[in-house]
Amino acid sequence: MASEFDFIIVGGGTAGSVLAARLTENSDVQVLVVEAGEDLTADPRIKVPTMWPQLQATDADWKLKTVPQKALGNREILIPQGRLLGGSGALNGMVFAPPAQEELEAWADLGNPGWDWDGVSKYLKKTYTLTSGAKTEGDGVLQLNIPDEETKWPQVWRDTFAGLGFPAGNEPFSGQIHGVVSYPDAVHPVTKTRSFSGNAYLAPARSRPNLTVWAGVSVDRVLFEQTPDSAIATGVQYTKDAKMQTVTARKEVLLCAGTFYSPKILELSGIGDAERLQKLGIDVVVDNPYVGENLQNHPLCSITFEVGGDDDEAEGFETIDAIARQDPTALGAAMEAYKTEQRGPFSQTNFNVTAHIPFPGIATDDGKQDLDQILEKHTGTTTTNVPGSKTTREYATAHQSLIRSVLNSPTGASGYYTHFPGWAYFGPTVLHHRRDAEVLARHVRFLESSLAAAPPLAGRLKHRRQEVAAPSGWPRGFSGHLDEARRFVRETAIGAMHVTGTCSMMPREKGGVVDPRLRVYGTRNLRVVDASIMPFTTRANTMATVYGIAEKAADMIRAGL
Ligand SMILES: Cc1cc2nc3c(=O)[nH]c(=O)nc-3n(C[C@H](O)[C@H](O)[C@H](O)COP(=O)(O)OP(=O)(O)OC[C@H]3O[C@@H](n4cnc5c(N)ncnc54)[C@H](O)[C@@H]3O)c2cc1C
Repeated sequence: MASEFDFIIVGGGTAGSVLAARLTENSDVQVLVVEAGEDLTADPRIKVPTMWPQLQATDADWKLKTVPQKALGNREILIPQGRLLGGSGALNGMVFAPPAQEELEAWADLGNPGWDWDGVSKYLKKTYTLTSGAKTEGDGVLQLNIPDEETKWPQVWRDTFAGLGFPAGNEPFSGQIHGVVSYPDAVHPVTKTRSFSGNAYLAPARSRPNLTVWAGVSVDRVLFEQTPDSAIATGVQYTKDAKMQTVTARKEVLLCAGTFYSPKILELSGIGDAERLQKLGIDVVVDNPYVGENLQNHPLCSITFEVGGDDDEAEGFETIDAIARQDPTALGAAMEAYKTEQRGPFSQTNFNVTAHIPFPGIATDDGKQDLDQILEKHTGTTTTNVPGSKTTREYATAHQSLIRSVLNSPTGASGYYTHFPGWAYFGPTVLHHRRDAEVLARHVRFLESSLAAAPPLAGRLKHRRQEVAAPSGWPRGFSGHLDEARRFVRETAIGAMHVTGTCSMMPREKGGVVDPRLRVYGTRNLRVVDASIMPFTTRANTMATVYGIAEKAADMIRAGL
């Protein structure tokens, strides 16, 4: 094994694989990728879109579980994270949701020049080739596909939102993310297999003599040489076959270990809150109390309805719940359609048609007043257990439709998981700000009382189904009662897997860990390049933005060579 490289990339996940491919385009640099998990790129559980949940809770998942969450009635929440080449992008839901323009403008306004819409969206564009019907756009290596609409549900969805006065046709890459948006799947348009940085970026680069990939090797910490004005990263310490070893970086160490592990590696390397590190017996290299802070994760609630309508109108209103509960006949038919025609529920995410709506009622005086009161009162303080995965007999006979509410602008949590005695505490807080819980409660009430009651959707739904994840006998329905909606949120909300923010890019005095060139404050040649650098999370799924971040970072690093 060589013991010296120009760049060491820690984590061969979504961002790390992009960096590895881009940096090795220059044959003069030697790059090492160190990935804790294995290479499962050919595994059907990665390739077949609908099989994505099956890698969770296996060795390809870090299997994180929170401590009991106070705001969620002391429930513990599972947070899957990819532990394999390709990272979370190899086991995620594949919905490719670009950020909104105003989010990136807010990043730039925070003190991050170059990270506005113009400065990031051009890098996002470099990533993909988008196919929609007969139309193709872009020439990036990642293959995106807007799936054919094989049921009438997407049209019913659009018509219902249009009837409620929301825009129903925004382009996903326009930066204008309001109302109904149909996002692409990160699925190859022809083979209908997952396209992710592991097979689109990393695999083709692996034949290059200047790229070395170590899979199944875990990095423990970054090694430094101290100078009077900054720390210089000289390499990393890693564990292989239970033996500690080191490898040298001639130019830079690039941390791409994701939102939970990049800050953890920083802290184990001596970069973090000095007092806390000293208590843990870690020599302090840079005192920065913000490492590991500002965790953001979209909280999520699901409401389930039995699908109704006369039998002679059922065509086009099929659901995928039989597949979710592993019904052998449904699985067989879906697999046959997938194998022979690359069609059917196995060929797509089944999650790509969404709607982004503002605070319910914000256009009315009452709604504005309600929001003002929430903000006034709470600002300043400011398992995926999907029905079907734990099915009941009652579920097994019903077709159902799931409407999901995801709070898109959660408040950053302070004091989460890397700060623990003995490295055993994992406590990312879901909905720990009352403001978030209050807003989400209004959204789920809106879903039940307004959206599900509006035509044409209302005509396709029969009645609420029991939420399997809920302990106390839902559904009663909220009947417009906010207290019931609050209780529903407390009993059923989980975290979506969109974790960001723990090595935030912003001025140090505002809580930053990395500067706009993604260099860790106090160091000369250590960068973080992954979802953890987002100072505010994006309003939808995070993967697309991670690709943009990685492409932009690769350009900045290459410019410095
Ligand atoms: C189950 C799930 C579903 C999701 N669904 C979607 C979706 O549909 N759409 C969407 O946009 N986003 C989705 N996301 C979020 C999206 O996948 C992530 O935001 C994105 O992949 C994060 O990329 P990253 O590079 O920051 O981290 P990752 O891709 O997770 O990469 C981090 C890598 O670092 C490795 N690593 C960690 N510690 C070490 C160490 N000490 N030594 C060596 N290697 C290490 C990890 O094993 C991992 O491979 C989902 C996430 C999950 C987990």
